[in-house]
Amino acid sequence: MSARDAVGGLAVAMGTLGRRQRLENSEFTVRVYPGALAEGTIYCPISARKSTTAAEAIERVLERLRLDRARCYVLAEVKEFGGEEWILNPGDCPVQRMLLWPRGALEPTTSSTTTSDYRFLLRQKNLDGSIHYGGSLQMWLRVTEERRRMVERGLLPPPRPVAHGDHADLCGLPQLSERALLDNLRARFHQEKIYTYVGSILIVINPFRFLPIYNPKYVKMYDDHSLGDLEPHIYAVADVAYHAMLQRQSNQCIVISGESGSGKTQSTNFLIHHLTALSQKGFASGNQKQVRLPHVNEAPGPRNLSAELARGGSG
Ligand SMILES: Nc1ncnc2c1ncn2[C@@H]1O[C@H](COP(=O)(O)OP(=O)(O)OP(=O)(O)O)[C@@H](O)[C@H]1O
Repeated sequence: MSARDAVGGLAVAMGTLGRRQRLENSEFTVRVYPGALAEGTIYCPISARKSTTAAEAIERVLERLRLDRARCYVLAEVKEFGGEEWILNPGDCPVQRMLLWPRGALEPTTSSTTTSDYRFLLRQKNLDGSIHYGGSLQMWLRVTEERRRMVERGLLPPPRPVAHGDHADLCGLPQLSERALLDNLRARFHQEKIYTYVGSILIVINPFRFLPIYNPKYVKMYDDHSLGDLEPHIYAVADVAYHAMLQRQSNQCIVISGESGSGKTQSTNFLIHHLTALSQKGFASGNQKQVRLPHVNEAPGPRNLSAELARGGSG
């Protein structure tokens, strides 16, 4: 699917500015379903930009629905009827999440029902930090009931099957298609799993924010394991190369490839970080093999998956 398709029906600003700038400046309509928090309101549409945070979006919803501000609220993203809810951090940007949804989920609707289960729910947070789920499932059932009846009568197409399962190695996918690959990567990305194997190749999707997966605990965890033993990680690649160097007594090479901004330099830093840690450990135990810094292949990569997913990928 092209980038244009992915944002079809959403982007309102057209002009001579570059596509990226247009996206940054565009106003999007985010539908927030308050459920039982505002009986009688199916959804509250608010306008937001790509940079609008969840906290700002909640503020707009509270203002429009005149909800009790003494309470604490969060936005939850759902992609499947009755499926898991992903709570957005206050600094997360709902529009950026929406841009990862398939095209059908973004199309404007004319009735009170929607053609997709992708949506944002407004949730109330309890004092202990847990989420208050009271009643909103019933509201959601009511909202989607009409749509379900129309599907049964053949007036609407049935929802597309959602790819279930989470494959840490794309070679393990039961069905090999671009959509299945991107769905799997997208599902993992939403769980903050930015690394995925394709056999011995590691795909990295740039999260553009720091994830706490590079601390000494992870360095230790990924020491001396075969590829695939643990959750995919850049440290696992460094570890395999380092131990292959020791065992085979031969040079090893790691090729890092991707488009500009995809994270090659950052990945190189993580590799060096892990190789240095392993090297220091080896030195301390009398193993004095020298680790030469990897050379980064600056050739254009096959595809920039981060950008692809951000554009709506396979939608
Ligand atoms: N693993 C990561 N975790 C968090 N942020 C990341 C990660 N990888 C990349 N980034 C973010 O993406 C930005 C761009 O990454 P980076 O500079 O590594 O790209 P690059 O592929 O080397 O780009 P170029 O080819 O233009 O030099 C970084 O400044 C960083 O903010």
